[in-house]
Order: sequence, then structure tokens, then C-alpha cells
Amino acid sequence: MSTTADSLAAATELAAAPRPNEAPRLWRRLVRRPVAVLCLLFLAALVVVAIVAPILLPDVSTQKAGDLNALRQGPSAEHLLGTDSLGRDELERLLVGTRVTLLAAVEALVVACGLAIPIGILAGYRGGRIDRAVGWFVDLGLALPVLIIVIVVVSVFQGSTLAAMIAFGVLGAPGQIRVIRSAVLPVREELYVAAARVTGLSRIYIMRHHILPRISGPILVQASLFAGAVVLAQAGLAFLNLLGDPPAPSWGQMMNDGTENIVQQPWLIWPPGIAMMLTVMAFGFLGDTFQEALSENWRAPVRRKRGRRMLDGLRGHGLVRLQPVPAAGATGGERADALLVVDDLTVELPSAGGPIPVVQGASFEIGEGETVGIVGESGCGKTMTAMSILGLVPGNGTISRGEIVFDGRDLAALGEDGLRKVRGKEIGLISQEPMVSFNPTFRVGWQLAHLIRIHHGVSRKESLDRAVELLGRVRLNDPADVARRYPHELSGGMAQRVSIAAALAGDPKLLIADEPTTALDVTVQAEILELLRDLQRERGLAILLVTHDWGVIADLCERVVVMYAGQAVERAATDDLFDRPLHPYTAALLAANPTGSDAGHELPAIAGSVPKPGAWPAGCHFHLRCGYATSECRTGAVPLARPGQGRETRCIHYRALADEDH
Ligand SMILES: Nc1ncnc2c1ncn2[C@@H]1O[C@H](COP(=O)(O)OP(=O)(O)OP(=O)(O)O)[C@@H](O)[C@H]1O
Repeated sequence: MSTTADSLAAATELAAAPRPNEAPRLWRRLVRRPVAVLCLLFLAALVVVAIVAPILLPDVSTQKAGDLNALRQGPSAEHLLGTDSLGRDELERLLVGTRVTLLAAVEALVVACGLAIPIGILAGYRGGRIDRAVGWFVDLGLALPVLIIVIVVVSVFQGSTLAAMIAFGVLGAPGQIRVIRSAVLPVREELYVAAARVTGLSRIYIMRHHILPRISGPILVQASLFAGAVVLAQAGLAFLNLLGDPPAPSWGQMMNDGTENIVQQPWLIWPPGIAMMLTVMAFGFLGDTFQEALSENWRAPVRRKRGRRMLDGLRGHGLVRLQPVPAAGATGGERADALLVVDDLTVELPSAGGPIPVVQGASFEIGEGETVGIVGESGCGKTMTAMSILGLVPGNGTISRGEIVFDGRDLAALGEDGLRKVRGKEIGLISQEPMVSFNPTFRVGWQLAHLIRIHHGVSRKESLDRAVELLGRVRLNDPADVARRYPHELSGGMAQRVSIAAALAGDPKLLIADEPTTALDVTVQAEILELLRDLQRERGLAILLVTHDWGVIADLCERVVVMYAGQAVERAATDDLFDRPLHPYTAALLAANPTGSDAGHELPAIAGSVPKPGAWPAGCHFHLRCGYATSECRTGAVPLARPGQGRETRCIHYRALADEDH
């Protein structure tokens, strides 16, 4: 355990540390690339020239004519880049003209990015109607003839470069919106984004801190390419004498002068032409190297192999669209003191052929301080059920029927804003893959402190103190040190402890733990289960534990819900269930459990596999794999039987099963 001094030191250090500290790493990666260094040096030199040249050469902008005895000269010692058709020094004009060119690029970029970044992120993250409306405007914007509109704008605003660049920015934004929106789509499916929603962070916060840094690569690439295009466009308009304020020089005007005098002095188009070409190339190559450096940045911390598996399983934590529940009434639960009552829950996923149920009529409740396990084979709907409670059904699913009453409130009636206040603050979530639930760019302590600030409204300093304290409470040996680490610097067991700390940050009454030990090795599994048990005792937490492991059920749970093909097929106190299962599926699942099986005997596996949603058989969902099935099981829906206090089974042959056992 840490001392208070440790906590304070770590908190102070965290407070002093720069927040999401990706920038130094990105720069380190960039400067390892010679092309990037060259481009940056070149562009930096241009910026210096753009600032300094008009100050050092104040007369050039107003110079109408130069040495009339030295018109259109090639390079010489006196005029290093020669003179133009009015005898003015070509080098001086090139240097002073840099400001116009760069300023134009900056103006158009600010407008384009100012529009494209928020709109693109909003469309990609929110999806639905907002996305469709934005898509419509983008299509419209892309169909507009950019050059013609800009020429009209220039003629209306009498050759104003600023007006032309604002027009370029506005008309360039749709293309960038499309790229940014596409970049957001995979990021919004990342588990740490789903986890951020689970912890109750606002949409704006998630978009700014979780989505924006992840798509900075494509944004920088787009910005660089766009800047190059603007340099060319501005020069093109100046070349056509549509822009500018002669005699103030710009590269485009110099090109124009060179073209008009190409027969007498072909050299004149070379200096502005080369300057433009190098500038456009520098922006282009810089975009590429930004992209490479950033993708390397993101590759390193995430453990792809394990992360991918979980991402596939839990992808698409779309907004749940809870249907309004009819008037509040009896919940159907058996216990009046229940903290959570799930009654007749039916969840559907959208499909081309219409909604498909993945959970059907599931009911159970959890009392305060109680641990209830949901067990079943893969694909039975355990995660769907658990995530529905938080209003986060994977795969854009919806709750089409049923009630979820938590602490006396109907979660269905809360809506998204209300649910956000419940997530993290009243119900915490621990996922199977803690590593991908964290934003790889933030230190662990900072992420925890931020959650604490959101949920408890304490100061920055206090939240950092509490973060370190919380890390100590989940039995991390050196919490101050852990707080300073980035997620990729944690071992699997440490990461799971940190994720438990994150789930506890809001002081929830209920913890949903979705296979919290699956990704861990056996020793660490035992430690994490021990920790959950201790925390439950210390804090009076209720826990809903999703697992396929009977050992975990036996270890932690007071009551069990067995799920099969979307239905809760049996409910009982843990001891009763182990003693006397009253559903053939429970009995088969227990028999197939390797723990406690007789050595040397073949493990009785359940023949066949769980039918997929949409392919559930009529009647009892289990009858195709059941040794007790009769013709009755194959026809009508099987009602729930209540063979005893706190027991339920969805089997009409439960008596035969019970008799056989005894
Ligand atoms: N994002 C999704 N999109 C489409 N279908 C999904 C999605 N997530 C789950 N499903 C489907 O819903 C059904 C129930 O899945 P769920 O994840 O709840 O099962 P589970 O019992 O938790 O299994 P596991 O132990 O493997 O996590 C499965 O058939 C699964 O294929």
C-alpha cells in the first residue's frame, strides 16, 4: 500500500505533467525521417522569410519599376536571380511574395479545417440523421464548380485574396469532411471509446479527447495536401491577374510576368515556378510522413492480437434506443428490495430482413450487495443482456420489450442524457479486455483522475490524490508508479486492476463485470476474483458477473442465471443450482465442466452448438440438443416454471430431471 506522501508526490507530478503527451513522441518519430526534416526545415525557412522579408525590404511591395537599364536580365552578381520586365530584382520580389502565398494557405486552411473537423467528427461519431444530412451537404459541396465560384467571389470582392481564400476554404471543406468522417467510423467502435461512454463522459468530451487525437493523422495529411493545393490555386488566380494589389509581388504574378516575357527571357518563370513546386512538394511529403509517424504512434501501445478479438466481440456499442416502457408497475421481480430488476427483457438487432431477437424475455434481479452470475455458452446473449442495462446494446441493437428498473428508477425512461449520469456513477463496468478500454495517449492516473473529477466535481489536485488512493485500494503495489504509466506499460493483471479502479471511480452501487478474468492467467485470475470479493464486502457493492466459467460462479456468486440461445432458462441460488439443476441445459453445462470431473473419464460435451439468433427452433430453444425432449418441447413456447422459492426453470421436464438426480 502506498503512503500518503507517495500519493501526494505522484499526484503533484501528474498534475505537473503535460496532459495527453503524444506530441513529443510524434516529433521524435518525425525527426527520424530525413524527408520530414527536410520538409519541415524548408517550410520553417519559408515562414521566416514570409515574416522577415517584408520588414527588411519594405520598398519592394510598392516598387513600380526598378533599373530601367537592366530589364529582363538573367542571374548576375548584382541581381542573383535576374530582373523582371520592369527591371525589379527578382530575388527580392520572390522573398517578399512568400508572405502572400503562405498567408493565403493559412487563411484557406483555417476556414476548411474549422468547418471540416467538427462537422466530420460529429457526422462520424453520431451517425444516423446527422450523418445523412451532412452527407447530403457534402455531396452538394463536391458537385459545385470551385474555380468558377471563387472567380465570382474575387470579382465581387475586387480581387481580395482573403475573400478568395475563405471561398476556397468553404468549398474545400466537403472533401475533408468526408475523409474525417470515414476516419472516425472505426475509431468510434474502439472499446476505449465505448468504455468512455460507459463511464459517463459527455459526447463533446469523447469527441475532443478520444476521437480527435486518433484521427489527427488523416487530418494532418489532408491539411498538408490542401495547403499545397491552395498555394497552386492562389498562384493560379494571381497568374490570371485576378488577385492582388500590384505592384505588391506574389509568386503567381511573377509567373505571369515570366510567361509574358518567355521569348525574350525564359529564365523569369524559373524562380517562382521552382519556389511553388518545392512548397507544394514540401506540403505533400510532410503529409505522408505525418501519416507514417502517427500510425506508428498508434501501433505501439495497443496489443493488437488480443485487442482485435475483443473488438470483434464487443464492436458497435451503438446508442441503445430504449423503447418507452408502459406505465410503471409491478416489475415482475420476486424481491421488493432488489437494486436491479430486469423483467422480460427482449433485445433485437437490426438486419436486412428485419429485427432479429438476440435476447428474449430474460428476467432476473439483483439485491443490494449481492453477486449474481450470468452463465452460458458463447453466443447465448450474456453480454447483450449485461450491456442493455447500461443502455449500450452492441451492434446498434434496441430493447424492444421489457423493463430495467434500477434503484427504483426506470432506466428506459431516462433517455441518453439520464443514462449517461447512471453510467460510471451508479453502475460501473469492468470488461474482459481492460487494455483496450483505456485511451493509449493518456497516463493511467490522469484518466482515473478525470473520471473522479467528472463524477465527484472535485479539484484537479484532489482528483489526482484520489486516483492514486484508488489504485492502492485495488491492491496495486506501487500505486504512485502505476499512476504515472501509460496503459501499454501495464501487465494484464495490473490493467484489470486499473480497470476495476476506473469502474469504482464514480462509487457505483452496481458493478457489471463481463468475463473479467478471461484474458488473464490462472494465478492472476484468482487474485482478481479475490479482489472483487473484498471490494464487494468493503463497499457493499452489487455485482453482475458475466462468465462461462462455473469456477467463477461457485467462487463469487450467490445466485445464478443460466442463459441459452437468448433466454434465461434457469435461475437459482448457486448452491441449489449445483446441487440440483432443474434444466437439462444447466445439467449438461455442469457435467461438461472440467473442474471437479473424474480424472481418466471422458468429459461429456454437449452435442451440437448454440443456434444463432434468427435460427432458434420453435418451442424450447434447447430441444435439438436435449435428451429429455418430447413432441411438446418442439411446438409451443415453453413457459417458466417456479419449482421453489427463488427458482425458475424454462423446462416442462424438470421433475424428471430432479427425480433422476436423486
Ligand atoms: N455487435 C454485434 N453485431 C451483431 N451481432 C452480435 C453483436 N454482438 C453480439 N452479436 C450476436 O448476438 C448474440 C449474443 O451475443 P452475446 O455477445 O451477448 O453472447 P455471449 O453469451 O455474451 O457470448 P460470449 O461468451 O462469446 O461473449 C450472438 O449470436 C452474437 O453473434
